[in-house]
Amino acid sequence: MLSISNLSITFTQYNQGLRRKHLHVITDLSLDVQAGEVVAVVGSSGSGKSLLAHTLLGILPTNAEYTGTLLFQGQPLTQKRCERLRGRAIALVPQSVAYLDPLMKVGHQVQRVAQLNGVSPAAARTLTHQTFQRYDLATNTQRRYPFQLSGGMARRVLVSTAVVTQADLVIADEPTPGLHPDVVREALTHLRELAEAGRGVILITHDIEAALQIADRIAVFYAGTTVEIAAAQDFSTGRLRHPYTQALWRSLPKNDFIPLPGNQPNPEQLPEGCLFSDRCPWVTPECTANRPALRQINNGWVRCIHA
Ligand SMILES: Nc1ncnc2c1ncn2[C@@H]1O[C@H](COP(=O)(O)OP(=O)(O)OP(=O)(O)O)[C@@H](O)[C@H]1O
Ligand code: NI
Repeated sequence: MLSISNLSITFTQYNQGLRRKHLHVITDLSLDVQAGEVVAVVGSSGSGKSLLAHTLLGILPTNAEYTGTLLFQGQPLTQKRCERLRGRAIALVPQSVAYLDPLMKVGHQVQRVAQLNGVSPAAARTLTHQTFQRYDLATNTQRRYPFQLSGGMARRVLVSTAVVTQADLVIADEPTPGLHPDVVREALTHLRELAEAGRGVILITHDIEAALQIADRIAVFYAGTTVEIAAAQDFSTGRLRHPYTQALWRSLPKNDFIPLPGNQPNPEQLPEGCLFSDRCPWVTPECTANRPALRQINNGWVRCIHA
């Protein structure tokens, strides 16, 4: 359904004195998403997760330039097409009620999204009603304003907006931090159900353990690239391919809880070779000379020559 190959994004910034600098925020990122699957995108802060979502929604800032191939349903995903599909075939589950209109009753907002997707006003009312029922939102919730919702209700309203779009691809950015564990589980369950209903789902999160609960595959981002794409079970069975993924996994509290020293490279000055080379326990001279390609190993993908 979605196929991203070798996506690179550069931001151009002007400093004082009009000195231009280029930030390489995404480098050779590749990822596929099939209908009916949840692909989790994990990686630390600044690894490019949200930028990927913004690219697919066509909302990158104007100082961003990108290269690479983006295909959605087999057709190139141009800026024009992104705008046409946004909120329709490609929908975002926003991370907070801040995305809702504070002055409009939530039932009306969900109906409007349905209508934007070509549903008639009467059918949009019925669909909204059914969707609210489906997510255990009492009928009178429709008449509430966003500020009158509890955190859990707000999440269910946000999921409802994505559900009424009938979108083929649903993107959820960071739906979990700071939420009560029950609410997290509920939010994840809703995403899983969207996939069971045949949609493609991208779940963007810091939380690998949350991702593993519902994802079919996990794409690990580092410094704006995909270092590994693994099946969820590769984590528990110890079949991870990339040293960064292995380090991430070991750093979890339930495992060794050993953090990986160092930081991601500065997007202004990326290393010539492998983007992980300066932190890698396996580094050899070859790694610092050339960027490794994404290779397929055991039904997964890895960007490391030593894997
Ligand atoms: N408008 C912008 N101009 C310049 N750099 C930007 C811009 N937006 C994002 N970046 C940079 O792009 C990189 C990736 O950012 P992004 O928001 O995608 O990270 P993320 O993985 O979503 O992080 P987080 O987990 O904190 O949400 C970061 O280095 C960030 O500073
Ligand atoms: Ni983000």
